[in-house]
This record gives sequence, C-alpha cells and structure tokens, in this order.
Amino acid sequence: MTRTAKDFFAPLAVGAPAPLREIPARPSRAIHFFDPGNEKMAAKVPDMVGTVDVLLGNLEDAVKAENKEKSRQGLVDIGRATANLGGTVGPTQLWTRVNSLDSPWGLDDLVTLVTEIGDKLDVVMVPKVQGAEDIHYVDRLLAQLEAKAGLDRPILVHAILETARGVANIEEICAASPRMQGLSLGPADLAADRRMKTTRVGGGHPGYLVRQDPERDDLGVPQYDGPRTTYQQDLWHYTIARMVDACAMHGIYPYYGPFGDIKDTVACEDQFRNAFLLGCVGAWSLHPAQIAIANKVFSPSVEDVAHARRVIAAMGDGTGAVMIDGKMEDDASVKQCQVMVALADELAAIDPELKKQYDAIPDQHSGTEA
Ligand SMILES: CCC(=O)SCCNC(=O)CCNC(=O)[C@H](O)C(C)(C)COP(=O)(O)OP(=O)(O)OC[C@H]1O[C@@H](n2cnc3c(N)ncnc32)[C@H](O)[C@@H]1OP(=O)(O)O
Ligand SMILES: O=CC(=O)O
Ligand SMILES: [Mg+2]
Repeated sequence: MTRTAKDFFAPLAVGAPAPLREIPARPSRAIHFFDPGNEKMAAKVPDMVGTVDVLLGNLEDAVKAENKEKSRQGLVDIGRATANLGGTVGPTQLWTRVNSLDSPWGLDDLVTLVTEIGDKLDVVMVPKVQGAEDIHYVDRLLAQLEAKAGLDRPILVHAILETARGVANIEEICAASPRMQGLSLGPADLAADRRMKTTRVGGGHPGYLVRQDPERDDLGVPQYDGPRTTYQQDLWHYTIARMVDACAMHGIYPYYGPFGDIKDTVACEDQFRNAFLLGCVGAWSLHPAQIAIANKVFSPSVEDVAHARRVIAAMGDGTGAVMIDGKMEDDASVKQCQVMVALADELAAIDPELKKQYDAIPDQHSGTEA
C-alpha cells in the first residue's frame, strides 16, 4: 500500500531532512553528461560551471565495467574540489546517474556519493526504473544515508523512462515519493526493451512516415506510381506527451533524453524543440556542442516573451477577451502567456545574457476589448 497523506511528507529515517513540499523550478535546460573517470572530460568540468545549468557525473551506461569504481571516485573528487558546483551555492547543479539497482555497482554508488559529497549532490538520476518499488527503495536508502551524513536538505530523485513497464507505471513512479524531481525519456534502452526496430539513439527515423495520397487521373483512378510527398513523423511523440502529462499532474519536470547523432546539430535542435513545445524543460547534452543547443531551445525566444507580456498587459485582470494582431486572447491564452513569462523570469535570474535580451523588449500595451 502507498503511504497515506498523513505520512507522505514524514522523513523516512530518524534524523533525515524533511522532504520538500514542492519541487523547485531550478533551470535545467541542459543536463550535461560527463564521465568523471575520464581525465579529459573531468578536466573540463571546472570551466563548465556557470555555463550549463546541470553537470551530471554519469556512472552508468557509457562507462566501461572495469572503470566503474574509478568514475565513482572521480565524481567524489570533482564534487569536493569544484567551486560553485551543486548544493545551494551557484547556478550550476550537480547531478549523478547511478548504476541500475540490479547492477553490482548501484548500491555502492548511492552509499559512497551520499556519504562523501551528499551536501553537493542535488539530484540522483536512477536508470531503468520499472515501478514505484524502485523509487521506494531509493527513497528509504537515501533517507538513511542523509541521516548518517547529517545532511540538512533532501537529495531529489529523477527517474529515466526506459522500459515498457516503466512507461506503463509512469503515474505511480511520479507519485512514489516527495523526492521525485522529474523524468527523462531514455529512447535507446526504451527502444530495445520495446523491441522497436530503430538502432538510433533518439531522434527521428526516415522509415517512420506518412505518405501523401496518390494523384488521380482524369477518370479518377489513383496513380500509385506517381510522385508523392512523404512526411517524417516523430517516433517519440507518444512517450514524451505521456511523460509531460504525468509530470505536470504530479508537479515534477519532464526532460527529453539523449540525442546520439552529435554531428547533426540541426536535427538535435529540432528534437529538443519538439520536446520544449510539448512541455519539457530540458534535455541531455552528451557533448559540449549540445549545451548551446539546449540553452537556446529551452529558453523562450525574445519574440515569444514580447508577445506574452503584451497579452498579459492587455488582459488586465486576466478575464474577458481582447483582439491582438487579429487574434483572440482570453483567460486561457493569458495563462499560456504566463507560463512563458514565468520561465523567462526564472532563466533571466541566472543567465545575464538572456536577462539583457528580455530587458530590452519595449513595453507594448495594445489590444482592443471585444
Ligand atoms: C544512449 C543512452 C545513454 O545512456 S546516453 C548517456 C551516456 N553517454 C554519455 O554520457 C556520452 C558522453 N559523451 C561522450 O562520451 C563523448 O562526448 C563522445 C560522444 C564519445 C565523443 O567524444 P570525443 O570523440 O572525444 O569527442 P570530441 O573529440 O569532439 O571531444 C572534444 C573534446 O571534448 C571532450 N569531451 C567530449 N565529450 C565531453 C563531455 N560529455 N563532457 C566534457 N568533455 C567532453 C573530449 O574529451 C575532447 O577533449 P580534448 O579537447 O581532447 O581535451
Ligand atoms: O539512458 C538513456 C537511453 O536512451 O537509454
Ligand atoms: Mg539508458
């Protein structure tokens, strides 16, 4: 049975910090993955602080089995030595992706990281989550470790949606703990688990398409061999939309995951933008080149912010209907605009360049009451 409303927010261990009642909307446009055991990548981390919203020390897939301990220790060293990273000190959060709960490393990852750098760790990403039982396990263990380490704020939990069972159990995963911060789509493992027939890491597929109807001749006979335009579809639309609804319903945050074609920055931007438009707040960055793409896509454009502010100003108390540039705006569309402006304000607070751009938008108050 799940916990009752009475004890849902009670700490799960004596001496553990109280769970948060609300998950803070901290900017997390790019969750940048690095292998803490890779000297070249690790050396880049100090200079990345302040340029990216989240730095994530990845211990799971993409780290060779023989390097697991080295990567774990590398993250401890980075957490201890890097200024202004993680905790409440600066704009760049420190996350980790631990090994899966059924692996030989998952337990030691959690025990070591919380004990050694728990005060720096903001979020633990848990891969291959199948259901609420996985989150319950991590929830209790984190509480015990936090109490032992004397931490004064709870570490949050982020689940990767990368199994068919995980997708089927998505609502119970989101609701499993007040630590739940968000979900990411894991298209590579999810494709394998679902037996999808794509070998790509995220992104589209030229075979997943719809085709224009055939032209007809003068007698109305379809010309099946004639030229017909095809339109590539988004393989991930269903899962992302499902994830966005589940997260919104539970007050947590949805993210697009990895885009593996590092050189195809154009398609990466498109995939990230689809996710942004559907409601995601960020995406993973696997290579330094993807950080700027995520920062750009997951920040509202100056045009959108200008329009949103204009609608809000014209709508006064937010009720009724007005015409702006030939379009009707009302109580519902003003709420859409408030979402855009709230995000812009959050980002401007940590991104001076964006702040400059948003501050330069001239005040516009136009519109006519219907
Ligand atoms: C698919 C399911 C998943 O689980 S996705 C998440 C797991 N995968 C990952 O975390 C992959 C992380 N990224 C990487 O391993 C590398 O970026 C890959 C994709 C292998 C490309 O590396 P490489 O061939 O070295 O790229 P490059 O020559 O263009 O690198 C230029 C310099 O940048 C460095 N670099 C590379 N990636 C990162 C990174 N993620 N974070 C920090 N630094 C990175 C490289 O080491 C290289 O450094 P240097 O200039 O030679 O000193
Ligand atoms: O972990 C991510 C994935 O796509 O699998
Ligand atoms: Mg995966």
